[in-house]
Amino acid sequence: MAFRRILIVGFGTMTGAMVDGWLAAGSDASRFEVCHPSKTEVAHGLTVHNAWPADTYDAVLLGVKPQMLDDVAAGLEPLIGPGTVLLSVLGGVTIDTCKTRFARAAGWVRFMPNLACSIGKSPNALFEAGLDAETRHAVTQLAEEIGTAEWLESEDQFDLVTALAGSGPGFVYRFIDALAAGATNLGLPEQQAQRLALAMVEGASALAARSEHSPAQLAKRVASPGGMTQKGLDVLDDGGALVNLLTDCLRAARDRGAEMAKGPAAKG
Ligand SMILES: NC(=O)C1=CN([C@@H]2O[C@H](COP(=O)(O)OP(=O)(O)OC[C@H]3O[C@@H](n4cnc5c(N)ncnc54)[C@H](OP(=O)(O)O)[C@@H]3O)[C@@H](O)[C@H]2O)C=CC1
Ligand SMILES: O=C(O)[C@@H]1CCC=N1
Repeated sequence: MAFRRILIVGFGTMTGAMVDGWLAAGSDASRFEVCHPSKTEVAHGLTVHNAWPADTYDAVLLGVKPQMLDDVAAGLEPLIGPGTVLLSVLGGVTIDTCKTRFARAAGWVRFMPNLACSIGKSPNALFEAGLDAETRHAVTQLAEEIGTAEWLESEDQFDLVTALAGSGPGFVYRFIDALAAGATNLGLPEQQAQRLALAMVEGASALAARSEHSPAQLAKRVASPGGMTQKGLDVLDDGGALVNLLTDCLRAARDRGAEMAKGPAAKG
């Protein structure tokens, strides 16, 4: 079993990046169709429907903002029968919410990518209900076309995993920006600081990804005893400063997911 025909409802930043990745991995653009109330043209020349198509798809990829779910659910439901799997990238929308809105689906998948799927580098968190083994394998393959597949066997940690791997690029981009801002504060020209910060993070993470050493060990290898790096690390480590900051950051993002899951009243 493979997902040959996928209808995308909510073709925005996230699902657009997924399609970029699938096409770069060799998919034909005809694999994907888009439903949008008013757009007539979208990236890659995908077919766009301005009304709900009277057709059947192997999967529907739902990519609207979570707050928009109920705007599309009633119209979309008739398309999601027992031959169609629902793939939802919506942060803070539980599998039960998906099941309630699309009760007849062949199965329900929370599929949490990040924007690096456009270059085949997204760690994709997955949680499913109702899939048979063959369909689950097809979802794994779909995820692996744009990165890695990381199945969760319980939904309990899905918001935390979303915070880490889905929101994570946002935190890393802020970190890169902050490194550059710090260097600018200390006197480096802004453009040069930004160039150096970005190139440094690109090289450091590529090296960490292929190194036999853990990131903690690599930090030690950079820090010559009594040298400059250790002085900087001491600032980050003082009282667990960086770990505490990132724990707070992940907690805030994770808890927003739980809040959003409670329903429209919490969706600010
Ligand atoms: N951005 C990210 O890095 C990540 C996002 N996500 C999830 O992806 C989802 C979308 O986020 P993102 O891509 O950033 O947001 P976008 O606003 O870029 O995408 C949402 C898309 O939905 C379209 N849309 C709105 N109403 C309808 C409708 N009635 N029918 C069809 N399409 C409609 C919008 O079109 P229009 O512009 O015309 O309103 C827009 O293109 C969210 O649920 C988020 O949780 C998950 C992981 C990472
Ligand atoms: O910010 C959000 O809610 C979504 C989920 C993960 C990344 N973006």
